[in-house]
Amino acid sequence: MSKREFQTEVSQLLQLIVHSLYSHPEIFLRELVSNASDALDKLRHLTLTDDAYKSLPFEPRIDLDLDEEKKTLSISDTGIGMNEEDLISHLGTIARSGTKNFLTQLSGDARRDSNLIGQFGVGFYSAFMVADKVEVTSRKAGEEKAWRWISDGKSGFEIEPAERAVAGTTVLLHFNDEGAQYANSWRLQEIVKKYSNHIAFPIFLTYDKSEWNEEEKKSTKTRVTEQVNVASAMWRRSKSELKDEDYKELFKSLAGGWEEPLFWFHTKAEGSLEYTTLFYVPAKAPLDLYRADYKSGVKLYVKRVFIMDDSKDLLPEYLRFVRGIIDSEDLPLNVSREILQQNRVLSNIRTASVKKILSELKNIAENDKEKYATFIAEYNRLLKEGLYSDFANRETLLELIRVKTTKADGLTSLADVKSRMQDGQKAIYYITGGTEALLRTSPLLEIYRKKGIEVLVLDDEIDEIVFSGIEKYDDIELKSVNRTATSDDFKDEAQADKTEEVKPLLEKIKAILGDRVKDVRASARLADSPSCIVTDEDEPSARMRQMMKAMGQQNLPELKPTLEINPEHAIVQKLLNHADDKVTEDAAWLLFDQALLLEGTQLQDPAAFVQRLNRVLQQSV
Ligand SMILES: Nc1ncnc2c1ncn2[C@@H]1O[C@H](COP(=O)(O)OP(=O)(O)OP(=O)(O)O)[C@@H](O)[C@H]1O
Repeated sequence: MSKREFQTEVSQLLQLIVHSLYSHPEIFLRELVSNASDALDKLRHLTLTDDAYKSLPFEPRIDLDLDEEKKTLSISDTGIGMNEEDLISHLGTIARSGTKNFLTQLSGDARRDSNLIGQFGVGFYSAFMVADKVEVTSRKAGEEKAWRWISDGKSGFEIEPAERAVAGTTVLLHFNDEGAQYANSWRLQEIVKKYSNHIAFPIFLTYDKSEWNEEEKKSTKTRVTEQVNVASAMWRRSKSELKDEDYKELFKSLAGGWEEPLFWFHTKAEGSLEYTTLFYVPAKAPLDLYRADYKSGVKLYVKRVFIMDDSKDLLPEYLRFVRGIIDSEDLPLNVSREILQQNRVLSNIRTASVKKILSELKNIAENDKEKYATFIAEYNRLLKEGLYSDFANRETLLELIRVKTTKADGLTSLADVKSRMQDGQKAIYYITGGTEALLRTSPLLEIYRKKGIEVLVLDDEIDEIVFSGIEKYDDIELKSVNRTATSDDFKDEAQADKTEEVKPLLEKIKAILGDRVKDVRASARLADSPSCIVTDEDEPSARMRQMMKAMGQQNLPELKPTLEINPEHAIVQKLLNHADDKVTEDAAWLLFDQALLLEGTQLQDPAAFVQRLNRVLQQSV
């Protein structure tokens, strides 16, 4: 027998499991049954596709064996099994990125942390919530030797050779005090029905059944084996046969968590391609959503046979929050990951699935505003990613996203913004490039406020990249307020006269600021502020440049901003007739620096700014 230690993360996790106020220890059974079902899926796939496995006997089933006296329960499957190496690596380390991610999110606050476990499901290790000793006996399909892995869930585990007649795995739990309540056949049947009713394989329970014996006038116990679940691939049944509870139950066994799904879309396609899809949107966004190694949530089946659950090609990346099943009649069983990428059948299913998901979302947006708001709170950003990456569905995605604006409370749709447009309004305008507070107080919004025009306040980091690529919503142009040409929409004749009037001053300022600016112009977009910074149509904005730098683009050419001056502002009017060049120079720099500050750009020379400010203050106090 050899003794081994757990990887540090496993010990950490086990510590937490044992000491947490975990509120639903019953999910241990769901986790172990789902592992058994995965193992059966894997072996079935091999027996259908791999010659080396074709001749192996395969009777897929899951057996629960209960000993009420001894307070033990075993969960056995006839699946793929594990050899010595597998036992060590699969049950002694944490490979799941999700679990690692989970561990990094722990706060040390037991109540909060156990809630987190609830959202997660911790797989095999959840056995230690209910057992103080776990023995896993396993034989890998195609191999002769069997091995036993034994652990008390504390320091580590032991491994020894064992016997097993057929390939598969048996997990034997010795219940602890907390787990003793599950040494009860009623309870077990109830839990299996609740979480695992639709697992595609039969689950049998063997236990001592009490029956009243009329002759002996007492109840006697007989050992019986009964099937507990319905074992149908639920998604293949028709919608009318299924209850909400059925859908929710399948979701929980798929997503491995506690949360309810927010909604689901079940589709059967018949025609040139035959397939069934069942997609769920989780009520809470999966925690690994923004990790590069996020776990894909869609399982691929071919004719009810599980094929894979980790392909990121089944749905586009921006729909990575979707959980569910694609079951195709037309794909070959031995379809490989590489083939999938260019498979026409799959790409048709994928295209149709995306359309279906988006159109269902649109439906909900129109008919159940409250539910849609919950959805948006979790997934708005992902939809925006879609705007960037999914050109074909851009129009629908524009209907689906929600934005902040200068007029609406909370979030609003572009359709609503359009309906609130003023007569003669030429475009829908937006501002990007900073925090919400910075954007809302930007001088660039002054003209819009004055004219009562609504502006989208796009403060999400990705907004700038996303929206700079979108020219229109419906038939209406989308324009950024900080672009030079945008203010052309507001130019009028009175403006032209003003511009003439300040021309000499503009030239003076330009000469003072020298090569720090590209141009100095009269502004048509300012009301209360004396100056602002704008960017040319074809140039990246200040914020965009910061992001490009952050992403490693070091040699960006220095961009010069364009400074706009408000010809009607009192400061500007005074400067027009000012003879003192020293004062004009300070004013020119202060107008420029304050515009940069309001744009969220750091000053190159803060000390010079402060000196100038103090000079001006000294004259005015
Ligand atoms: N009954 C089993 N038969 C074969 N392998 C198993 C069995 N139970 C667990 N394993 C192996 O142990 C690994 C770890 O299991 P665990 O439940 O912790 O995570 P997981 O099943 O990979 O993750 P998830 O629950 O998110 O699918 C599995 O990936 C699998 O390789």
